[in-house]
Amino acid sequence: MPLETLSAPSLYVENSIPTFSREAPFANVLMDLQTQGWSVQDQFFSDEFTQALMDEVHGIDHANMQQAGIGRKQDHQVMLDARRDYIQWIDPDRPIRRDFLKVMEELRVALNRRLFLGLFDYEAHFARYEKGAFYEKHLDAFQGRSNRVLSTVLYLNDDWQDQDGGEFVLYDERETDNVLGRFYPQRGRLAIFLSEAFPHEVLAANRTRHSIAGWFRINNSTGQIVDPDQ
Ligand SMILES: O=C(O)CCC(=O)C(=O)O
Ligand SMILES: [Fe+2]
Repeated sequence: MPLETLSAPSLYVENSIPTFSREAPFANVLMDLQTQGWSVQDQFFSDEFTQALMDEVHGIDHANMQQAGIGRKQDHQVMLDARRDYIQWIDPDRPIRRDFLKVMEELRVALNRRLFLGLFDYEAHFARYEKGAFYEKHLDAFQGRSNRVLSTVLYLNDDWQDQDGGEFVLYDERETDNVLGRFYPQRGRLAIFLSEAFPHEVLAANRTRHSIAGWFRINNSTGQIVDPDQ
């Protein structure tokens, strides 16, 4: 019996639902990136699509996630005492994951066309923050030393209440103590920001918090140094 039939049946059929919800959030992202370098949009994707992604991450057994900062694609800036989330990198090995990567690829092409960012590829992982988990204030990339250009975080949690905490806090690129915004990880909300510019953090939540963090990258490979890939 193929392995897949042993796990929970997946109802999601590739290409079965529209992924983008409306034009407006997309236009807003382009405008915000151009003017301020960051954007947070609700309902960037259709409800059905974010629900299918939520079903997918719910289906991941904790034993099949890795503590962030260890193992494949190790992020050297990250110390374990600075973050407490569990992750699973997204490969195009299941229909919903394939569609997610496809839609982010569409976004990559559109961003390049409109903003001339020269984005080369995209990598992303599901993230699970158990109750009490956090991620201290950090940058996703250090200037000139990374190929991460644009960070994305798509939140997947239904019915998130103020008392659940777990805010994403974004800080000013120059006045790094100034808070630009605090955002609850509500399902369908997409945060997108220049990786080298904006410090940000995840406050501890009072319940499990799910998201997809991802990075559009440029290709930095030079003669000697080959960019690490997964
Ligand atoms: O989940 C979030 O709100 C942000 C996650 C993050 O900063 C990261 O994974 O680098
Ligand atoms: Fe980050």
